[in-house]
Amino acid sequence: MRDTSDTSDTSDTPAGGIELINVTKRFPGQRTPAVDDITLTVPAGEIVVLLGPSGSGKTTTMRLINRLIEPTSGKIIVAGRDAMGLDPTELRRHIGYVIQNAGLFPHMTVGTNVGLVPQMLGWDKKRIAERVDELLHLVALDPATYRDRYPRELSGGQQQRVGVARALAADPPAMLMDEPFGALDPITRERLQDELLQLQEELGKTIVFVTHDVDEALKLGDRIAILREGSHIAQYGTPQEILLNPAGEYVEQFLGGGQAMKLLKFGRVADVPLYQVPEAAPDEDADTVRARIEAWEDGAFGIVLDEHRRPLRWITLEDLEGVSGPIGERGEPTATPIRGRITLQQALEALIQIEQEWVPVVGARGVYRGTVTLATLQNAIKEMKDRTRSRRLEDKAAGT
Ligand SMILES: Nc1ncnc2c1ncn2[C@@H]1O[C@H](COP(=O)(O)OP(=O)(O)OP(=O)(O)O)[C@@H](O)[C@H]1O
Repeated sequence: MRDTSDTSDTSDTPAGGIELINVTKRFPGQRTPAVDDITLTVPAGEIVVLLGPSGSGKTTTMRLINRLIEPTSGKIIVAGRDAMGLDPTELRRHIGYVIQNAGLFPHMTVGTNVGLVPQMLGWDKKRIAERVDELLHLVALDPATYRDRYPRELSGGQQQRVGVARALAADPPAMLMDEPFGALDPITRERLQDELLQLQEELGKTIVFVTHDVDEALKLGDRIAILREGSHIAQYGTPQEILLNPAGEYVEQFLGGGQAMKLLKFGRVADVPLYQVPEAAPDEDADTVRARIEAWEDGAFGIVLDEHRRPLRWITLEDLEGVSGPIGERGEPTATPIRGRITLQQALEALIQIEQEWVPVVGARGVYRGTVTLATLQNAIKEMKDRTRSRRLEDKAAGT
């Protein structure tokens, strides 16, 4: 058995991140461990999805992270600290937990359910009431309407929202979500997935999310760990990496074919190589900008960025004809930039709607990252097809 007694701080796990190191859980009387030597890093601020069939050990892994059960061996680091050295209550304050069917207390009102953790933390009544209303707003439930209802007076989707609000009550840096949308109808499920992604844009929590639904994993995961029995990781990577390069037959079977369509539907703009066009600033001289665009072999335009590197305008050689001095406000305003988090399909829809051939992509605080064109999207699909084809040829060659 490995030594799990070291409770020292581990500074290389970023605050808010979660790390499992060689973690094993063997239940008494079981021949094989439910979790067998899993090592996994969940980076701070990301959604990591555990995707695996029933019985693969997903729930056990979650329960190990928040110490509802203790590991047989191995080490779990939460927010830079060895979880074994933390008081379980303190640990759970660090980690919100959301489960299927929300797990609300039926005899307590929505407000009391959501305010449970702050109440245990000894907050005063006024502060709790304010926090409850704030959280209900956050999960799109009108506090005046829902605060005093009982869980049975809510739909399944509304109950699940309350479950999320309750998990967020003490503003924990991390959240564990165990099939939170598993019992909902497909439409409500999609809506709650979208809401979770929106919430995550604002809150940037470290989230471990369990599901056995491939589409849900591809949609929500910054990274996905595909598990087989015993929480053995068959592959760990971004949705893009997994779709482009499934690590073997098990993963391919799990993905269930149609990868090109899945890539379009779930691949993120941030994960494909963006088009890098010449950049300029409004106070730059027209001659300098012209020379920069002319030196670029690909085309005859560039992008003007403000002092915070936010996109302003497209500028072409034509716009610069006969101009001397600063380029100022010349050029055509760019369309509203898209965020790297959106899918390739949404980017395609955006390009079609704006009737421009290019759309700028921005990251945090609207900072320019690159440009998406139809060709960017086409190349991503083509790359996937090429890889799939060469993999098939390799498999065939290996089989003969
Ligand atoms: N308390 C327990 N005692 C004994 N065995 C257990 C216990 N909890 C889980 N197991 C076993 O551990 C294995 C993993 O179970 P776990 O619930 O983690 O799987 P899962 O991937 O979450 O499955 P599902 O998707 O069906 O919820 C199973 O074989 C299960 O029977």
